[in-house]
Amino acid sequence: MNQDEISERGLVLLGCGKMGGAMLKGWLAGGLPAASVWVIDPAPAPWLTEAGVRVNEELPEAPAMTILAVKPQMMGDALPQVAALSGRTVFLSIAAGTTIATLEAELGGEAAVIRAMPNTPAAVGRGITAIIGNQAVDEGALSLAEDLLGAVGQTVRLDDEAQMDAVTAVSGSGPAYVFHLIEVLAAAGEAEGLTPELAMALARATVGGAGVLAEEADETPSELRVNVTSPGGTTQAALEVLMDAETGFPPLLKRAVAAAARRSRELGQ
Ligand SMILES: NC(=O)c1ccc[n+]([C@@H]2O[C@H](COP(=O)([O-])OP(=O)(O)OC[C@H]3O[C@@H](n4cnc5c(N)ncnc54)[C@H](OP(=O)(O)O)[C@@H]3O)[C@@H](O)[C@H]2O)c1
Ligand code: PRO
Repeated sequence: MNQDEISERGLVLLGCGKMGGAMLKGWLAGGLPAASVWVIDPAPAPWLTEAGVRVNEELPEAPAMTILAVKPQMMGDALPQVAALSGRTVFLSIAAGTTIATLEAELGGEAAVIRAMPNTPAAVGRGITAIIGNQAVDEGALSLAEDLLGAVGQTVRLDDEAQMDAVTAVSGSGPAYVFHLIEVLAAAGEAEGLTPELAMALARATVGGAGVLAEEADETPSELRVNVTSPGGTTQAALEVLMDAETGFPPLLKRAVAAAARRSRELGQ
């Protein structure tokens, strides 16, 4: 991370709940000085004070970055607390659905605004965040955002803000789909006679291990799947259920992702 600029000018976090908190934990663990962080939140979690960040204090004159991490429905109420920083900071919004145009309307057309979609594995440095900036955002500001977000995982730049709804549906919400997979895989193990503890331990380690393998192996996910599947064996029996074109994962995930993208578009209206 380009800590010098953030450390010297400061970082403001508007809203420190599940996602803002996950990113902040990652930044602090990565070496961002707690004294450089200003948090605005009506009910701050106790760990924030213990971490040494400044909570609900007067804001710095020109923070390097101001993260907007409140729920989209709260954005209108929350923004006035940081709107005066416009022109002296780069705003980075992680709110699902909330468009750059909506933020510009509140912060002024000259405000530098980056829209981003992170995900909660940022808490362990394994997130992925997609970003796109408005006209007022220069390469330096985008690089600074990438440095900051890169400290908690990967970053990708989008060409078009319209991609953000699909990104939200895949990687923003995606961790929840995977956590649900763990839940239902464990429940299915219980149904086959395993204890709840053993079933959960097996499911959690399997999804976690497969996730790391999918990211680190040279093979594609399809090749990795084939490597598990002995012809006529147990995996093939299961995949015939899961890969069914009418009732399996393909139509189910397509419907789920479409529903999330649709909701993202609705939140933007
Ligand atoms: N959770 C995710 O996985 C995820 C992923 C990507 C993007 N996002 C986006 O991140 C944003 C936050 O989501 P979240 O899940 O972290 O929600 P959250 O846990 O509710 O966090 C929002 C925080 O903002 C606080 N807040 C409410 N009103 C405020 C105000 N006027 N000024 C300052 N802070 C205020 C809330 O306090 P109270 O709880 O006391 O109201 C809460 O601590 C959303 O826009 C969401 O779309 C979330
Ligand atoms: N969590 C937020 C939501 O559920 C945005 C992506 C993940 O709306």
